[in-house]
Amino acid sequence: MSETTPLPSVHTGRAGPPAGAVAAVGLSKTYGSGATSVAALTDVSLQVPAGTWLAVMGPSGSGKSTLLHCLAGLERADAGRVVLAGDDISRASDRVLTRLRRTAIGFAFQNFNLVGSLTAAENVALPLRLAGARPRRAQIRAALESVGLGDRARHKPGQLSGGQQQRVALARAIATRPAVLFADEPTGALDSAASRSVLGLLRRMVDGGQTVVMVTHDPAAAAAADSVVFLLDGGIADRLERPSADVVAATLAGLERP
Ligand SMILES: Nc1ncnc2c1ncn2[C@@H]1O[C@H](COP(=O)(O)OP(=O)(O)OP(=O)(O)O)[C@@H](O)[C@H]1O
Repeated sequence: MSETTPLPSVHTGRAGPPAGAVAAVGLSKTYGSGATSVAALTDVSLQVPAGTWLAVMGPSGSGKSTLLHCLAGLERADAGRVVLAGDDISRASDRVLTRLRRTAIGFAFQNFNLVGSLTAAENVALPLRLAGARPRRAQIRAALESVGLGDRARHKPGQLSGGQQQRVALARAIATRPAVLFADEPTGALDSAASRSVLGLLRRMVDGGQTVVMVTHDPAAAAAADSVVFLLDGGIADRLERPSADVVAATLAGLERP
């Protein structure tokens, strides 16, 4: 199957682009209490239209991972709302969150969300099977080949490098077409050629209607996205549309300056 062939969307069960807008309104999150409490997010609002790609940047400790986890329903914010692929997940039950994770959301995190006892191919096929589909072997192989892991289909996550594991997660997102893909440092463990190829894959997913929200420290990766939000001390310090890598790097340096 070619990469441009439309795959049925797991979310809608129909062919065509899934609708995966993400919106956060007034998100706040504090860890701990009393003198040691840390305000990780303070009144963060943002919109990611369906079929667009948002990069989240900021200095270490600025709240990027916390924001990604709250948007993906992995952590609950203390205040504010998250609407993901049409569902308000702020007060959703664990059952609803589990259904969303199986149908509408994909994750490409390192050391996360791959099943250690399954091969790369089985991991890629798992969400489709859980959704009741019967993925064809060629479909799974094509997804693994598109991330350069055609020869690792029978390897288990423990036999793969961190970057390869993340590419397995990307292959899974290619095969299952979640409405929204959350990625944490998708190019972090990759050399520049592999990095370009992953960014190209993400662009094709977005062009095909999927939404991508990605945390990155890499200005070149951020410049591949449609917009970039910059966090500082748990708040949004800046937002740029289609910036160059140089502008991203300069904006980040400005935030990191003491
Ligand atoms: N589980 C936790 N318990 C207590 N504090 C936490 C916890 N997780 C994060 N924090 C704090 O919240 C703030 C934001 O952390 P977060 O991991 O979201 O930042 P980040 O921008 O992703 O950082 P990095 O780039 O270093 O990964 C930091 O000050 C961090 O120390």
